[in-house]
Amino acid sequence: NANSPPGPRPHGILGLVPAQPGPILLLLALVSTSVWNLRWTPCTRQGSSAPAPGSGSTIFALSSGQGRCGIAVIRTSGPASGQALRSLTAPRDLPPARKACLRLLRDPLSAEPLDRALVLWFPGPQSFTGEDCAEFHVHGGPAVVSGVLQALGSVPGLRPAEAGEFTRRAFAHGKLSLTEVEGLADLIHAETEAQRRQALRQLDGELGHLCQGWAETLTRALAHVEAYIDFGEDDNLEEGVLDQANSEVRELEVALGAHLRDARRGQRLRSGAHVVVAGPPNAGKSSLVNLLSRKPVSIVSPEPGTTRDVLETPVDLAGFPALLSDTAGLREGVGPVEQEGVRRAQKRLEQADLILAVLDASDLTSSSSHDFLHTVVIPTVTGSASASSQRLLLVLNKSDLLPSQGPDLHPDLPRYLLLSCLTGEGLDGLLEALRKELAALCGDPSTGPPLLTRARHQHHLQGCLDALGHYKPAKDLALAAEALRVARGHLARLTGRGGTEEILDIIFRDFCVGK
Ligand SMILES: Nc1nc2c(ncn2[C@@H]2O[C@H](COP(=O)(O)OP(=O)(O)OP(=O)(O)O)[C@@H](O)[C@H]2O)c(=O)[nH]1
Repeated sequence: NANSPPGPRPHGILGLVPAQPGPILLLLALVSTSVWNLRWTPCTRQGSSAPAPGSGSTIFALSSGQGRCGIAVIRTSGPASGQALRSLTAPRDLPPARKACLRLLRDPLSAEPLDRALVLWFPGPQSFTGEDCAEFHVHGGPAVVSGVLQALGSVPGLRPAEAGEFTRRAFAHGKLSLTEVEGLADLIHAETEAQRRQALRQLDGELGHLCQGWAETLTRALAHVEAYIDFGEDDNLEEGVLDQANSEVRELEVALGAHLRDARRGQRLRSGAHVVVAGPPNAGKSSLVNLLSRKPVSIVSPEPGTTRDVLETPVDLAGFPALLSDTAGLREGVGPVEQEGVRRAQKRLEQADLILAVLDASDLTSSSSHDFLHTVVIPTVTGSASASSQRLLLVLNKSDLLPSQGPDLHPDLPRYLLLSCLTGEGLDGLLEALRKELAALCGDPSTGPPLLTRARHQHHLQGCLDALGHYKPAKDLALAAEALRVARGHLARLTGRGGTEEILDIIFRDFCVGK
């Protein structure tokens, strides 16, 4: 990675580092931005604004989903957006900024009516992209949409947008930081409530603001250190500024360390926690997977050993994303095919964030129940298993088969939940327990500090922390300043913002340098 900073030490296998999110920008779906455009302070002037620097062309695209629908949103961004509106609409004047107006749309070449549509005019820079933007809310039939797209293509200076180009322009014009762009991408792809909440928080800039605050601390510290290098410890500098810089850097190290310890949570929230359903044959594992995923993912049969391979399905579990795996029943003395299934089940168990251990409540004394209890359940619950950070929920299934006095309890049985996949009894309790476990695994996006949702975030925070490990001003001020620069570079790359000129500003603003 040519963009990597000259950091003190590379990390990752063989020095490989996660790439900057160029592909994210490119792949980001085209987003409907009426809401976005309305977020920016209304502009009092009307008419075209000056073209934003660096943007020559005007782009257009269908921003709502493909296919037949009630309303489709087509939008443009760039200096010719006003011209596009005037060319297609009758009357030909621009509507007032940010006000939806009903207009007849015509093909500018043939004058053929295309639709009666709502149009909106967002003069830059107060728009989603920072450029002049227009939106056409047309009827969502394919012929209308293709007619309007063709008409826009015939306006001089307009061309179809590339994937993600609107967002890319918003980033280029400083409307979104990189972490906000990632939040926007996550929001578009959010499938569960928790993912949506997390993405919205990131889109609102929480992670960016946190990093920005850290970067400011480093900038201040760097300014202090550089002032010492340039002016020395004489009367020209306020007393104690270097000590203050040192303590701020040490506090920052502690904060970064705490966030890095939490890093897996955010990534789990983005890509789903690994929840593995395991247990002896015939306990009802496949029935539970089908119940939780609300679809027939696995074959259910009274014959023990039906599931032979690992079956994985993405599910929304109590508002959290999870990859739910059904596994072969764990038992010994079986044929080679089932044996391979057992081996795969055991491997998948090792990778689980959360084990949903299923036992047949009416068969707790069988040897397979006993073995599973002593080889998987108890070691995991007591923390003596190899993957000691794993969590486990014990489910006693088939409660409908129990006598009224309850299960024939095993003396070693840890805390359990009673369930009947057949009747659904106990499902609410299980979902509530799952919600708590997954909130602990993924972090609660409604509260707490912003989560690091991508390997890229983790990489840059780790890089920042590693660099601060080389901050030793008592030994060598020049090397200490370099460590701060490297650390700051990582934070700047995380948010996609950051400059060097602000250090000079601070030196002359916050210091009493010279008399
Ligand atoms: N009475 C009762 N039967 C159940 C319940 N859950 C599952 N069963 C039955 O138990 C049998 C085994 O269920 P499965 O879901 O296939 O069990 P499994 O653990 O996936 O089995 P293997 O694939 O052999 O490991 C089937 O006949 C199910 O209908 C339940 O809550 N009550």
